[in-house]
Amino acid sequence: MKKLVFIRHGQSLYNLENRFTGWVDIDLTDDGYKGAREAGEILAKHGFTFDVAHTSVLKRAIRTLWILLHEMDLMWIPTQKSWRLNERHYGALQGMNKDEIISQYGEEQVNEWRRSASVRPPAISQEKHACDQSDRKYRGIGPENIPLTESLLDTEKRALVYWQQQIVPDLIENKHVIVSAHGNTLRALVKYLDHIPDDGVASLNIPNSIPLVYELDHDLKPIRHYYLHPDGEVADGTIPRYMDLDHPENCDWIG
Ligand SMILES: O=C(O)[C@H](O)COP(=O)(O)O
Repeated sequence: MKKLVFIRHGQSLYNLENRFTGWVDIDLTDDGYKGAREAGEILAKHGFTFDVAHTSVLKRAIRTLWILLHEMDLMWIPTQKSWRLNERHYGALQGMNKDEIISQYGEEQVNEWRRSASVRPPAISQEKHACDQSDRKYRGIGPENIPLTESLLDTEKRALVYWQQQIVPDLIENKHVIVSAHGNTLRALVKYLDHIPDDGVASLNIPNSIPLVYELDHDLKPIRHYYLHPDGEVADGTIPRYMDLDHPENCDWIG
């Protein structure tokens, strides 16, 4: 059995201020630091260790990983960073307060932008796009590949390239892997791993800094998943799973 741990970064300043973040490179709050420390302590307490780490190029995920690895005395393990693990690009919503956007556009529209699979928020302005394009973090991607906005499916598509090319080989080699990323990148990976259909992701939310453990079989199919809390495993009913892919009529939504 293979084990994979996902961690969503600790609370960021924009999380605290209830703003859309996306690719804005905002740092952790004091609570975010604390959450990351606690995640490391919990993982160490429950006997977890890692051989390799993957994260995005955004500092809230990188710092969460650093703090967590520090707590586990694992700062030496190889760590790979990729823009493909970045948060979903939230287009023109980035930096905006979520409640203000709701009063402007209505709850239904905002829910659709936030939680549907295929709907993209309005595109970012050309000026802000040019800033992303000239950011040294994205030098290797090619400016034409920097998104103006993304749906969850867009995010899933680019994150899965990274999953296949970089994470799967580590898992095949039986390495213990941790992925420190973002709410929507992790929703996209969970959606893929648990074969959640496009219309099944609306209620899927990944909390900040709680380790999400996946146990995978030899073919990297999930056996089960759980959140790791101080007292141990907590099964989670919010991640639906299709249990019998060959017989969809038997599919069962369970945690
Ligand atoms: O980018 C953001 O604003 C958050 O990380 C995720 O936001 P959401 O919960 O609105 O998708």
